[in-house]
Amino acid sequence: MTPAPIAVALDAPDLETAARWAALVTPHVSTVKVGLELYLRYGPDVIASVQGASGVNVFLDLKLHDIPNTVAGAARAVARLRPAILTVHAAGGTAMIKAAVESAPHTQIAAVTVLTSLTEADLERIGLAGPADDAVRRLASLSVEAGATALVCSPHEVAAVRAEVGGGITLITPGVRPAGADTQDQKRVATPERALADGADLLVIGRPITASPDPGAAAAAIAASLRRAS
Ligand SMILES: O=C(O)c1cc(=O)[nH]c(=O)n1[C@@H]1O[C@H](COP(=O)(O)O)[C@@H](O)[C@H]1O
Repeated sequence: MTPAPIAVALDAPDLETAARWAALVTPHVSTVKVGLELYLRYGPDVIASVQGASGVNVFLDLKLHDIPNTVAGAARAVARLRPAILTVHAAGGTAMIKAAVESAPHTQIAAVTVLTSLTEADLERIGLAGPADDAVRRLASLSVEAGATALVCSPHEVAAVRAEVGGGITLITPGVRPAGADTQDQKRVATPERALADGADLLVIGRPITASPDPGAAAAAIAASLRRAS
């Protein structure tokens, strides 16, 4: 069976746990995501540990955000690990995104538009007043112009972003929760089925899978519900 278009966020406190989660979910999902917690604790070795023998895609979520020269150096430093995807913050601007794209030619650069943990009230406080959609669409189009071939947005904006950038750009949505699940610190959320129907190519799902007593079964259940819905 083809693995579901899900990136499981391996936000674990230690490498053993992350590697165990990865081994349990990889029969069911296309991708595992390594984020700041794991990478800052263990560094580059973490990639091989979570990949194991499965060859699953590794999404390195470092959300780089700095001046172009610094981001170019950081992207070069991790490009040798050949992650399938590397994140940068779209708010770093076009020159910064372009620097990442040029420095990691074998990795897909995904620009994070507006974090899924932010509400419109939060956005107003940081100077992005107005509907989240507007900021997300603006950041999406400048990122694509700068050469990003993937974008991260919430499921709420994915249809608008698809209309803005067209096909050919990979749309990645965190902020995904099965119906009735605890939303925790996520604010702009939708179900996996809704996110996919609205145009997402890859769903980032962490705690609904990893906090389950059986992460393998939780991943399999979400994968099956996506297959039923499609
Ligand atoms: O870039 C991301 O992956 C990301 C962007 C965003 O806007 N919101 C967001 O939650 N994420 C990541 O997606 C994952 C979501 O995890 P859960 O909330 O546990 O499903 C975390 O690893 C976040 O770092």
